[in-house]
Amino acid sequence: MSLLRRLPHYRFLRKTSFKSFHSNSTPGSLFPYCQSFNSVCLCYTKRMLPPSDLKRWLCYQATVDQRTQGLCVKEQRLVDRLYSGLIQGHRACLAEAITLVESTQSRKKEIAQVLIQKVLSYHREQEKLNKGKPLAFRVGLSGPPGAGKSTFIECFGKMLTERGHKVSVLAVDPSSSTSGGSLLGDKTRMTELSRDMNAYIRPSPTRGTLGGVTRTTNEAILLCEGGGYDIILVETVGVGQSEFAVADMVDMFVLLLPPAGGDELQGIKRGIIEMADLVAVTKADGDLVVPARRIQAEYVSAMKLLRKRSKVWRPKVMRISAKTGEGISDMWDKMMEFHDLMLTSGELITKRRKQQKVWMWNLIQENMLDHFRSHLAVRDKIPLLEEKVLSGVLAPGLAADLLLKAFKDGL
Ligand SMILES: Nc1nc2c(ncn2[C@@H]2O[C@H](COP(=O)(O)OP(=O)(O)OP(=O)(O)O)[C@@H](O)[C@H]2O)c(=O)[nH]1
Repeated sequence: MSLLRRLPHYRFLRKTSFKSFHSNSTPGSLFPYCQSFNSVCLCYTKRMLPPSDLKRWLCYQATVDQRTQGLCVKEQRLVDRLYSGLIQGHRACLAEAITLVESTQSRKKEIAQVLIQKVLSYHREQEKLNKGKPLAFRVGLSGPPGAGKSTFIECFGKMLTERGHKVSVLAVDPSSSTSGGSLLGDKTRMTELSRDMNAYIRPSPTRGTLGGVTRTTNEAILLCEGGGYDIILVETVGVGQSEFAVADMVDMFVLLLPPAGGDELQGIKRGIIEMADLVAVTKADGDLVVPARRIQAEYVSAMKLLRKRSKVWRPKVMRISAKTGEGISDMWDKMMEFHDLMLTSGELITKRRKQQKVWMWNLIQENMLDHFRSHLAVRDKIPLLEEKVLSGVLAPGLAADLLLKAFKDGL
């Protein structure tokens, strides 16, 4: 209780009586964070909130308040402006908000977190109004270079906006951090969709690690949803690690494959195929119909051997052509079928909850590594030890032990 007394809302809650609190309380895990203060009070007065959760919520709220109070007037104004612009659907505010979360400056990162927290609370409230159903459908799209991803997104996106959806396309492209250029997210690849007022295409950041890019993509998804986009397409090139990260951010993972021979598909990792909820063989038109049929048949039999990941859904393999539009509408029907089955079975909500945890641990991992590399006790030792490992004088394990010990001693 002493902790509760120190918290800002304690006195108010006290007024509403703490007496009959222990009886009839629901399990703590059912009570989601990020509720508004009013809804917490309501839960509390209806005896739906166990004391442990109330305490956790108050601690959490105090941290958020502290963070918000830590902003200067100018920063607070920026957060308020971006937040209100965002939820009113202003694209410029959405773009500015994503730029803020992409920033590598530590102060801007802090401001971005306050904004994210506000959007998250808004999001939860909206979901509650939507009877607990997610507001947007998050789809990951992956495929090797030249598979026809951008042509597909252009055609698919236009079909969706014509049907009244608001579509946002985000790109995860860590390859750009090493090559210096961006493979994905280039607006010129989807000229018509980028002119559509109900579509928002976000070019990929051109620097940063995979961890950094995935962190900002997760936050960008949230911001787009706050901005009213109900379909979020996250595009990635299926040749690296990024698609594994994307699979941890989306509701459905779609793999686009060109009707090419085995050699050309060598670069596709088996793990990626295992993650796919839907495989679409692209360019199934003209002379390519026959090879597309063959690839489809090969994947249908290969996917039968894969471990079942869902109780309600077996991955499907389809043929599509963005050029003729064939199969695109059927593909959307299949995707909606997946969405509805996953939602009614409860698997979608479970998946999203697990993803939140993965997201948190990814952030910790990334920050810990940054902290480690820049720590005074190890910073100067790293180049020397790296050189010794490279020249074979020192075993990597020993070098790692030395650095970790120096770090621990320096804490
Ligand atoms: N025949 C046919 N060609 C297509 C189709 N879709 C894409 N293409 C062609 O395939 C080539 C690659 O298409 P993109 O959409 O740029 O492929 P991508 O996967 O985005 O490629 P990257 O930007 O390299 O990742 C282009 O020359 C397209 O014209 C299709 O449905 N049918």
